[in-house]
Amino acid sequence: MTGSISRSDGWAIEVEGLGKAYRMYKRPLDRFVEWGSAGRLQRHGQFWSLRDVNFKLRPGSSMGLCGANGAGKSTLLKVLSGITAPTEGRLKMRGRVASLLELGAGFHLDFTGRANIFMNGVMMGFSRREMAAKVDEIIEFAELGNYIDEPVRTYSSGMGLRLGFSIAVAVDPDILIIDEVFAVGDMYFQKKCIDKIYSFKQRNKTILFCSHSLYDVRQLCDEALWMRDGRAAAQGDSVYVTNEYTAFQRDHIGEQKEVLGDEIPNASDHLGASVKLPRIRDARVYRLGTEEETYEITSGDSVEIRVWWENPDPAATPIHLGVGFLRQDMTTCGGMGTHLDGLELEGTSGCTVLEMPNVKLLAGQFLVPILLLDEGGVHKYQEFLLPENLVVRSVTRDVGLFRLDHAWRLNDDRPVPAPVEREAEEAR
Ligand SMILES: Nc1ncnc2c1ncn2[C@@H]1O[C@H](COP(=O)(O)OP(=O)(O)OP(=O)(O)O)[C@@H](O)[C@H]1O
Repeated sequence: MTGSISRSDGWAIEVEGLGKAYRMYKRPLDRFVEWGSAGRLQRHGQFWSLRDVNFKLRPGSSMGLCGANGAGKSTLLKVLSGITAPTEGRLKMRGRVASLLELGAGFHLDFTGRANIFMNGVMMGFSRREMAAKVDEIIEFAELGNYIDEPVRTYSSGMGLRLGFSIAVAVDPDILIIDEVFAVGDMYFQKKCIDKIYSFKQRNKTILFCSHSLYDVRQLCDEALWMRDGRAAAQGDSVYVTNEYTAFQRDHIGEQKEVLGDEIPNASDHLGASVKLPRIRDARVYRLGTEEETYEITSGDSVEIRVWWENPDPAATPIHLGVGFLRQDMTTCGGMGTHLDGLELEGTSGCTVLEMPNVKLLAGQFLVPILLLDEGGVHKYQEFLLPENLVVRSVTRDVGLFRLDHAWRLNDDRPVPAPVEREAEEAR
């Protein structure tokens, strides 16, 4: 989906005093009364989903939106994508906008995937000839095989998403607007989407990205905007903002259902209203066996990660803890879990310590998500971020992710092995 193109010096996006109000009717009848009176009888109230939002983004920068359910993130993205008009404020976008918000929403179900590619292209302002040049790339990325020539009606939702994503990114946008794209589709395609989005970042495109996963926000974005009740609660550097949001969540744990709704599933949705959910209260990194908290280490240092957790009803919700180390391109460098090590977390609260002597990661910055998992280690109750990313420095010039144990013997006196005889090989 393409958006408007307008000129604005040096900024890819400029947003000033942006607000969006929806009409609220107490009873369905009120809507008809108002409609029937051609607006003379006003029966609605106003609800501001978005109010007084201001920011500017340079071309090539990326901004993440975080915040609880209903905070106004999607509304902001919809306004920026041109899906809905703002009620007040000013908005300037510079360049071609691709919005990944309602992927596949405009598909014509009775036409094939291939036909929909062309129809979408026309809607986005491309000629048939321009789309013909892109169609192979789109089909290749979507990997739908023969389904590309079947009606979209026969697609699964994941297949529709693949096609929608492939079309949206094929227009080579300057600004990419993404809403929770990682939550949909299978793992394989999610990874492809992430790689694609990274390639946009590397090519200096501007990215606006909304996610409930704070480590995705930190990972992908230079800046972040924390939305709360339709307004900006904090904005700036993504590590700073996600820390502020995490700190707020910790402080308002009493309001867990409302505030942490995005990180801790609503009990009534998942487990029955009577069940009190487990949670991680805090997690920090220390030098092994000391009280020295640290997020900067050297390869080979020893650390321990302490995780404080609560589980009010362990019989109903047995839990496990997982710890991951992720490089900035989302490569998982290591992952450990109490379930993987055959351990059990007992009791209603505790501090579990993961000891890691001789951390062999090589230089880099690592995100360290702490996961609170169910008894099978499958369902994620909570994803908790450390107060800072872990920075590892190397003293050696080894390359790769890890310093692998190794030793060189410079002058071994073993003779060169005899060459393998081809006839003997073939005879076998
Ligand atoms: N079309 C609409 N009519 C009325 N209210 C709406 C409409 N769309 C959104 N809202 C309201 O605006 C508020 C913000 O919604 P929005 O979807 O932007 O939140 P969000 O931060 O994206 O939430 P989530 O994380 O759950 O997706 C919510 O209270 C929602 O009920």
